Amino acid sequence: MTLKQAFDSALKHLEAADTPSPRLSAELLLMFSLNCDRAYLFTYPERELTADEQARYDEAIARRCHGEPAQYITGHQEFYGRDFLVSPAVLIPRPETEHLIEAVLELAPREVRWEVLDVGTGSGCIAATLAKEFPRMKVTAVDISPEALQIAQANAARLEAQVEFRVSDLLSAIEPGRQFDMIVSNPPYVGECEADKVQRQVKDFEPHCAVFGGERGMDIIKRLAPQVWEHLKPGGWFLMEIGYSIADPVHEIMRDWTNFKVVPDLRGIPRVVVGRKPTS
Ligand SMILES: C[S@@+](CC[C@H](N)C(=O)[O-])C[C@H]1O[C@@H](n2cnc3c(N)ncnc32)[C@H](O)[C@@H]1O
Repeated sequence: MTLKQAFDSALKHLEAADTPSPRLSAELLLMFSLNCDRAYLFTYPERELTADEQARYDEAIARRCHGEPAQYITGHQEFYGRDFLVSPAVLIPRPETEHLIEAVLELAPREVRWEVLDVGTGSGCIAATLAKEFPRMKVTAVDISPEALQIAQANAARLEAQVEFRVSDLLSAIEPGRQFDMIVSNPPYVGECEADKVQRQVKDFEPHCAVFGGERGMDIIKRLAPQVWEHLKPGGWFLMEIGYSIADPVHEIMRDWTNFKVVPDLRGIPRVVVGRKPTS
């Protein structure tokens, strides 16, 4: 079969299985199966697949037709222009989370020597990106999942990003009295009550504890906010990704913070909250 024929046949299977963005999946998985880039696919549409490539592509397409995210099949996802390894132990980094990085870039000069903590680091995408973008930051990252931290550690090593990782239930493994200049988090914030609106590939394949934050999505955030307050220096910053349905309750629990603002994403949906611990 030629590349073009293999692509067309995969596309038909993906469409029949009602896979979201079938064209994109067919293309991405073909690149993965051939270990090539997109330009190659367009340059050599008449080239024949080897038996191994065909078998790899068929298996990848079958998994995708069963709803498995393409990123778990390829093992990779790009975040803020860098390649991250992913596995079913971690949430797949989302483009929305890049707004959090942009918000940090807006408030901190590149040469800051801040001590920064990333809570719920998952793949390590936020922690490693900050360590790369701000070479003098001292970044610590925690997650409750040891399996996620293995992936985060591998990502930091591949990117040569200096990050200290710890297994921790929220900030419980942070020394009492230790205070940071900035704490960032993309916590699990989807409500169980919204589960029917969540895509099947998220519900069935991504870690439940990375996505859901209790009945209304606020369980982790309610525990997180006071711990962040305790471990921030006076004048320190807290930046957290949120979903549109929790902007009001989050505002309510952050009423003692100064410089509070909500940063919308490109669709105008509340995406990141920023708050500052008062200086006195
Ligand atoms: C929404 S994911 C974010 C992952 C990554 N930071 C990102 O932005 O792609 C939430 C992460 O929080 C972690 N988590 C959930 N409950 C936690 C807890 N109690 N303490 C620490 N981490 C927790 C999950 O394991 C998951 O990696």
